[in-house]
Amino acid sequence: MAEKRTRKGTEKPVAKTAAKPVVAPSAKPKAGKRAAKSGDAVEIPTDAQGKPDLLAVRAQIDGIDREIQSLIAERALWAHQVGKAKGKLAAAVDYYRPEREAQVLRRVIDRNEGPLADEVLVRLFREIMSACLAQQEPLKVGFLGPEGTFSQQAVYKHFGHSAKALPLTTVEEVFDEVAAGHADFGVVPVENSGTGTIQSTLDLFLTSPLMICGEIELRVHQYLLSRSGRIEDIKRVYSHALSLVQCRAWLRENLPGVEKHAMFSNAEAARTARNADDVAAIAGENAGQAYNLKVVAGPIEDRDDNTTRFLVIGRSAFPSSGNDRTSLLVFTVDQPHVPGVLYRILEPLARRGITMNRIESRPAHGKLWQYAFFIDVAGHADESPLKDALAEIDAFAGNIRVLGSYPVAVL
Ligand SMILES: O=C(O)C(=O)C[C@]1(C(=O)O)C=C[C@@H](O)C=C1
Repeated sequence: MAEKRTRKGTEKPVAKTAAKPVVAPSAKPKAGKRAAKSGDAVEIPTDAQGKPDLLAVRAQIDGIDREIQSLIAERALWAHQVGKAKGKLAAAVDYYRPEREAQVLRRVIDRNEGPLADEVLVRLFREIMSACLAQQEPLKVGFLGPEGTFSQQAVYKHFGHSAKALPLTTVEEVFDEVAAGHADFGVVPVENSGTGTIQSTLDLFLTSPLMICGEIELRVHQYLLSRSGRIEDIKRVYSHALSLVQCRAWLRENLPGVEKHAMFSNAEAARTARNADDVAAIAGENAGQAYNLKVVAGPIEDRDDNTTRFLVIGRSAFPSSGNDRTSLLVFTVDQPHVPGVLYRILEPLARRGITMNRIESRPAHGKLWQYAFFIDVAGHADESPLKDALAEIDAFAGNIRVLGSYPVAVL
């Protein structure tokens, strides 16, 4: 794959993207003539009126597209080589490297000089990596279904559209399918910027052996959706309990006397709303498209920074990406009456200047009035200073579990 690439469309043809690349790149990727970076002076061809000449400008775009396509094909070949370098592994999941993906995306942001926003470039590069990885075999990722949930959006945001998203009925089932090996990873909601922690998700970690391998932040826009699209038809509103809470003020003001019903998921609510004109659902726009509903109003979330954080759960731990977070589960059931037990757990972290992002206490299953603490801290459990702090806490508490160290969400 050593064709010369230039910006003009007149030179040698470039290689087609191979569906199943088997040929190794013959040399290092060529440093061809690169497209102009923002800031470079570019001569824009103009017509008689001084406007950019449409055909000439499109010819430039055609040349750049050829160059991009050739580079993507070349990248896919190199990614295939990386796969080979990892040796014969059992399954697609073994080729996945979240820490490397985070590093690639952070570099994309560092290099970005516009005009496209960081979010846009990160989305494009995630899709490229997703397609490169799927050359081995697509990852299977379980989520709270059905089709059209925010969890599904989170799956595609993090793993790209080459992953196979598996809709499941409950968050518990997502844990079960990953533990059983039917899904490579699962994506589960854990907290919302306005409504706080989703405790039912946290509690599943008390008994599950699964690890946390990543986090995803998703801006959540809620829409009122119905079959007729007319607000005056609506007698009942269905949604996930948390989505109803996120739109409480809007509902109070705009649909005061209307019944509200909580469902397993907001896509499930949208699926139900397609059967009657007097039922509306609160869900994402995707759910509206999936179930052929009209938008009555939206976005209708009360807070305009409404964001949900999801966790990626899997069966193994991953190395440091250089900017990581670690989730810990500390049981204090063996010494609940020692004074300052929580202080003694947190002090080794504070002394080393380790930032704590979150702490939640939950009833420890099976022990009345005893608690488990979920603690999120900065850093990776295999690296100092967190590694040393954990050793010290372990010596005292003796019942600390690293749920996972994972890259801090990249946009
Ligand atoms: O660098 C690797 O380990 C790769 O497999 C390549 C690559 C990529 O396309 O950049 C693909 C999948 C991995 O999850 C991480 C990165």
